[in-house]
Amino acid sequence: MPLLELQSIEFAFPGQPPILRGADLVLEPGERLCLTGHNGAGKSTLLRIMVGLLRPTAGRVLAFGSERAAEADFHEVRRRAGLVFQDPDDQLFCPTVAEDVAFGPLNLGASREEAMAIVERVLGGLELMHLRDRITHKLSGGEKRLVTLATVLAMEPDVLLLDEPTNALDEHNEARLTELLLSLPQAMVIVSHDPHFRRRLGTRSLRLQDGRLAPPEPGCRHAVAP
Ligand SMILES: Nc1ncnc2c1ncn2[C@@H]1O[C@H](COP(=O)(O)OP(=O)(O)OP(=O)(O)O)[C@@H](O)[C@H]1O
Repeated sequence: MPLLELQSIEFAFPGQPPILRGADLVLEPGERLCLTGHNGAGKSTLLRIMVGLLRPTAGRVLAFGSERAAEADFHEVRRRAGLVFQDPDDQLFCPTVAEDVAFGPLNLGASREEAMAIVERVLGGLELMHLRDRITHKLSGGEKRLVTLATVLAMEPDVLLLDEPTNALDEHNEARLTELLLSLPQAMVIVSHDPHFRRRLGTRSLRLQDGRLAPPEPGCRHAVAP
């Protein structure tokens, strides 16, 4: 059974021409699906629709075996599909890194002690322990990006939705992020303009163009290795 499925999704922001005009997508377990498309094509919009932060004007969203339409339907989706936003400032809102990473587990009912154990484990795994007590809004762009990923991994999601995860990362951290993502069992949807990153990670690729998703032309720079 697919983990996520979008069927004939249409979407327009109020007073604007449609961005999505019949977009279809299926994410199967174990896949790392790369999404490409020009700036403003609607890739981030599509990720937001997957987790119910935006509602399509037509079409169906299915997640984890059920159709999702009402806000209540998406609560489970947002717990099981972790979205790493393009802009870390949309995601980080606590005074310190540890509190940001602990927020999700605490919200899901973990005790303070359990949440702190998760913070240690996730920050340790990402080699970010040195940032634990730092003030989140004073981190560098790349540090914020990695902490954002930590906040999502702390929720132990079944699916990762990553919007430009290499933005602001230096070469070393991009390589570390690549290895980390390759080691994770979760299926992923990865929006990235970085062809090298897509080739390393992607098991499949779709290109968003004129509001629809289609496989890229074979051999074009948006394709990933089979
Ligand atoms: N809240 C909003 N209100 C109105 N228009 C919006 C809003 N958010 C995004 N848009 C517009 O919708 C279009 C699609 O935006 P989106 O962020 O989904 O594109 P994208 O493919 O992710 O682009 P990029 O590659 O530049 O990140 C853009 O033209 C953008 O300006």
